[in-house]
Amino acid sequence: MVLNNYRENVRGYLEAIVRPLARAGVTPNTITVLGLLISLAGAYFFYRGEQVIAALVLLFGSLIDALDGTLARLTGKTSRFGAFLDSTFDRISDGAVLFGIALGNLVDWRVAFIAFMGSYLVSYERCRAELAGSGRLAVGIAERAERLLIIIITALFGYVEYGLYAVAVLAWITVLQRLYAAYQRLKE
Ligand SMILES: CC(C)CCC[C@@H](C)CCC[C@@H](C)CCC[C@@H](C)CCOC[C@@H](COP(=O)(O)OP(=O)(O)OC[C@H]1O[C@@H](n2ccc(N)nc2=O)[C@H](O)[C@@H]1O)OCC[C@H](C)CCC[C@H](C)CCC[C@H](C)CCCC(C)C
Ligand SMILES: O=P([O-])([O-])O[C@@H]1[C@@H](O)[C@H](O)[C@@H](O)[C@H](O)[C@@H]1O
Ligand SMILES: [Mg+2]
Ligand SMILES: [Mg+2]
Repeated sequence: MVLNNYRENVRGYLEAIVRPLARAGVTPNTITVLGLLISLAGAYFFYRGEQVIAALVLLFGSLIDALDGTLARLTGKTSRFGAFLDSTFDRISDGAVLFGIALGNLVDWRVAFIAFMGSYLVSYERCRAELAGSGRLAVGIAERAERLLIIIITALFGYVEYGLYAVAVLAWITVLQRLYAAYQRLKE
């Protein structure tokens, strides 16, 4: 919720980056696919135990993830399938990163699994509640942007293990926050 509020502050920079892409006729879905490939590369570097490179690659992948939507909005090419693709690839990326960290023995695999379950649940709750008519359920202390940034910053300093402890705890707190918010909005 916190980082999402900064979208407007960086919109100008992101639009400056996508303008040439728009002129070149690049489509938002192409950027979405590229973003996933870069995130998978980040996951691979975690698997290799190279945290710092993984963090930089992941940061670049996150930037690309912000560019697909920016390009879509700027060119009036937002699509329902594009939104679906973006969300689905976010899940693949989130899972791959946590799997890479676990496979690279950078953290106890059980911690990675708890973080994985919490992260997926947070996103699932939003999707399911919105489908049930809750309205936008972008609430909670650790949405995707926060979770990713925690992983990126701790990995940059070689401490992704502690990042995962934090994500495991904060994601589950967010699960409870969304459960409560959904209850409030859907109980009648
Ligand atoms: C001072 C300047 C030089 C600084 C400039 C920096 C800028 C370039 C900003 C860079 C931000 C970027 C790197 C984000 C980093 C945060 C990241 C860790 C968190 C994850 O980000 C996710 C990102 C994108 O989310 P979505 O995919 O959900 O959103 P969109 O794609 O925009 O929209 C989806 C929407 O679009 C339509 N659509 C999409 C695809 C498609 N194919 N078709 C479509 O139609 C459809 O409608 C979909 O529904 O979130 C980005 C926003 C983020 C929350 C903003 C956070 C800002 C914050 C201040 C970040 C600062 C980070 C800092 C640069 C990191 C440095 C720290 C260092 C110590 C590591
Ligand atoms: O923040 P969170 O809910 O865990 O994760 C998500 C968003 O950050 C993402 O951009 C969106 O496309 C997903 O469908 C999902 O809701
Ligand atoms: Mg995106
Ligand atoms: Mg995305």
